[in-house]
Amino acid sequence: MVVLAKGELEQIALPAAQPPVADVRSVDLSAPAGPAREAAARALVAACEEHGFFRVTGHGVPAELVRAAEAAASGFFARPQGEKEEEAPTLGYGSKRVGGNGDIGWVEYLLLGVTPAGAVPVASASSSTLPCAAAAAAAAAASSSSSTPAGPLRDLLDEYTVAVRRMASAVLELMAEGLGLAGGGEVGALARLVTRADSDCVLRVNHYPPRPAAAGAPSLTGFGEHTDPQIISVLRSNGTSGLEIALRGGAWASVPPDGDAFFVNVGDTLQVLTNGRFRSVRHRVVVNSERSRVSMIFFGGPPPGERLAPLPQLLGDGGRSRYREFTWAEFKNSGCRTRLAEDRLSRFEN
Ligand SMILES: C=C1C[C@]23C[C@@]1(O)CC[C@H]2[C@@]12CC[C@H](O)[C@@](C)(C(=O)O1)[C@H]2[C@@H]3C(=O)O
Ligand SMILES: O=C(O)CCC(=O)C(=O)O
Ligand SMILES: [Fe+2]
Repeated sequence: MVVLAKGELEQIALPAAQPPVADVRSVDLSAPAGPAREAAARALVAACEEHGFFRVTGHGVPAELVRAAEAAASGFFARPQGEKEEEAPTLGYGSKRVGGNGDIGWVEYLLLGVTPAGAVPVASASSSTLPCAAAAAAAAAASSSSSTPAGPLRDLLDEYTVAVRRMASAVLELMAEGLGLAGGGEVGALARLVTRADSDCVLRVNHYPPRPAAAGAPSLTGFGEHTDPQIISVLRSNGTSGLEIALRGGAWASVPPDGDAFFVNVGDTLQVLTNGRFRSVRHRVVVNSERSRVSMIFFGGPPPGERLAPLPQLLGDGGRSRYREFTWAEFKNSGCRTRLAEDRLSRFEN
C-alpha cells in the first residue's frame, strides 16, 4: 500500500497530458547466424543510438517462469502492509521512498542484489541503507533461507534472475558484434561485465497500485524521471501501461506494454563505454488510473573494481575521450548522494 502524507501529493503530481506513443525498435535475439543476425545487430546499435531503448523478442525466457514470478510478486504485494514490512530484511521491501535522498513515488517494491548465492535484499524504505552501499547486506543472504515465508518468492525471483541475466549477456554479445568489437575473440568482454561472479547486478520488482483520477486531477508519478546507472537494464511489466521515455529533444513518449517481449534500457555506464555514442535513456513511470502495474527489472552492473572508460575502438576520429576513467564503486558512491533526476555522469566528463 502506498500512503502519501500532506505535501507529498504535490511533489509527485504531473500534468494530466497524454504523451505520444514511442516508436520503439524491436531486436530479435533468436536471429540465426548470417544476414539475419547481422541485421539484428545493426537494429540494436541503431536503437541504442536513437533512444537508448529497445524491445527484445526471441529472448528465450520461458513465459511460464515470467508468469509465475509475476504472480508470486503480485501475491506478495497483496498481503497486509505489516506482513510486507516484516520482509524488508529478506526481500528488500520498501514503499514510496526511492533511494535515500528524498525522492518519493506512488510505488512499493522489492530490491535485491544478485550474488552467486542468489538474491539478497539491498535496501528498505525503513532503513537508511542505500542499495549503493549494499555489499554488507550480502551477508544477510546466508541468514534468510527458503524456509522463511519469503523463501518461495525469493526462489522464483532467483530463477527469473538467472534467465534474465543470461538474456542480458546475449544482448551484450549481439551489441559487441554490432559495434564491431568481435575481433580478437573479444565478443564476450562486454557480456562478461554483467556475468562475472562479482558483477554488481540488482533485481527490482515494482508495484504501482492504480489510482483512480478525478476529472481534471493531475496524474501521479510512480517512479520519477532518471537514467539507470548500470550497463543495461532489462525490464518487463504485466501488461499495464505507465512507462515513458524521454526522446532526444526532451519530449516524453509512452511505451505501450508488451505481453511477451522485454525492454532494454541503455544505462549510464554503457554511455561511457561507447564514448557517448549510445544514449543512457531518461525514463519515468506514470501511475495508471485503472490497473496495477507490476514490473521486474534486472540491472546489469559491472564488478565494483572495474575500471570504466570509453572503449579504445569506439573513441572515433580524433580519439578524444568524453569521460575520465573511474571505477564502478566510485561511480556508485558518487551516485548515491544524488537525487533521482540528477545527471550523474556530468561530474565524470572531460
Ligand atoms: C536516488 C537514487 C535511487 C537509486 C540510487 C540513487 O541514489 C540514484 C539512482 C537510483 C537507481 C535508479 C535505477 C534503479 O532503480 C536503482 C536501484 C539503481 O541502481 O539506481 C535506483 C536506486 C535506488 O532505488 O536506490
Ligand atoms: O517500474 C518500471 O517500469 C520502471 C522502473 C525503473 O525505471 C527503475 O526501477 O529504475
Ligand atoms: Fe529505471
